[in-house]
Amino acid sequence: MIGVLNNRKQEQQSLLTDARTLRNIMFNDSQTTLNHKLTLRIIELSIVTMLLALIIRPLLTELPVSFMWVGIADLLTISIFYFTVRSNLFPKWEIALSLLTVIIVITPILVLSGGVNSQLAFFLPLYPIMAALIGGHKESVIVTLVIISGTILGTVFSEHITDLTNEIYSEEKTIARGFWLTISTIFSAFFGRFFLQKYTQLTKQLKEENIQDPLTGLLNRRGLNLQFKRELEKAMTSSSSSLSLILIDIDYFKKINDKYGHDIGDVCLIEVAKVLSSALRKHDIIARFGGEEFIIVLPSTTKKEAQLIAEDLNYLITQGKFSEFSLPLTITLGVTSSREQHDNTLDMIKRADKALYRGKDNGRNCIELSD
Ligand SMILES: Nc1nc2c(ncn2[C@@H]2O[C@H](COP(=O)(O)OP(=O)(O)OP(=O)(O)O)[C@@H](O)[C@H]2O)c(=O)[nH]1
Repeated sequence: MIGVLNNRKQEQQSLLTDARTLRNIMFNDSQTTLNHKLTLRIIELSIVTMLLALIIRPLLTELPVSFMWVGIADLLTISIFYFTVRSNLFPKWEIALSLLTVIIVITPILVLSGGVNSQLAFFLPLYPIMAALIGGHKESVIVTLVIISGTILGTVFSEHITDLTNEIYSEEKTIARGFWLTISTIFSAFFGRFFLQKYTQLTKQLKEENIQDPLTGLLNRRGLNLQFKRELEKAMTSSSSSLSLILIDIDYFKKINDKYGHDIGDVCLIEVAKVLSSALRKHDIIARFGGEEFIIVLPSTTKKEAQLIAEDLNYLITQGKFSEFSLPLTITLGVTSSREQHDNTLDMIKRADKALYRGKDNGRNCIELSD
């Protein structure tokens, strides 16, 4: 028995904390979704800019009609990119596709309309921000360097660049524009980095506050519901996989609070949470279910295996000494497993709860299995 416990402890220490890993996966998922949404907004903004600059403007000014055709072709290209990103068709290729799109879309227009003097050039500083959102900091730096190099070349060789917009060429004006374009691209790169950092921190914090129990750091009921539902769906779709659930309630916890105070009660809860978490496998999910109740979801685990795990947990708690008063504690555990078809999280919790209360009626400090 002790050997089994030691093995399990070693296994746990070498792996990341179960709930934290799962929380991170969930966080990363939603972070990617947010980045994706912001990227789409930036592309939409670019589409509107292009529409105004390339399609509406030639109608109002004396620009050659060829401009409008280039505009329509560009709009088509950028729209294809937009729908590729929107439908998440090639998530790994988005940064490369975005570069390709920018080259296809921007270069002909810049070459035809005076390079850095082109009104469209002022849309370039948006790109380091978009690169940060699609790819990350490294990609943003690469894109920034590409734009700055292009801007410097465009400024130096401006005299040789065609300008069909009939603007009178001025070297001074070109240098000023090239300079401001470079500066605003650098600012935009810094802003992209700062923005991405801040908003990553903030969304992470919000997510954690939303799904984390502040006292024990375990998942709260909301976090549990999300993870439990996902795991049960997985178990239901794979006929060979069974999922088990253990509901745990600390015995006579009110007495601890009454005798030693609420603060010591809190310390006991934190320590019990630690002991329980430390005894689980990487893919198990533990949450604080309520006051002095904890819940553990055990994917790919039969009822028999769950019973053994429950015995280990019970043993660990009865061996422990909690808080500065070295208080002994006991727990009662209700165990259930998923039914082969049509089970749901609520029914499973109800069955575990029923088993748990049978355990309480039978004198506590025991494990009860559901029918
Ligand atoms: N310190 C502390 N106590 C809590 C917290 N949440 C719930 N409790 C206490 O947990 C106790 C639960 O008491 P009961 O439901 O009577 O259960 P019990 O005393 O453990 O008795 P049994 O469950 O029947 O063995 C109450 O005293 C609650 O105030 C918390 O966050 N911190």
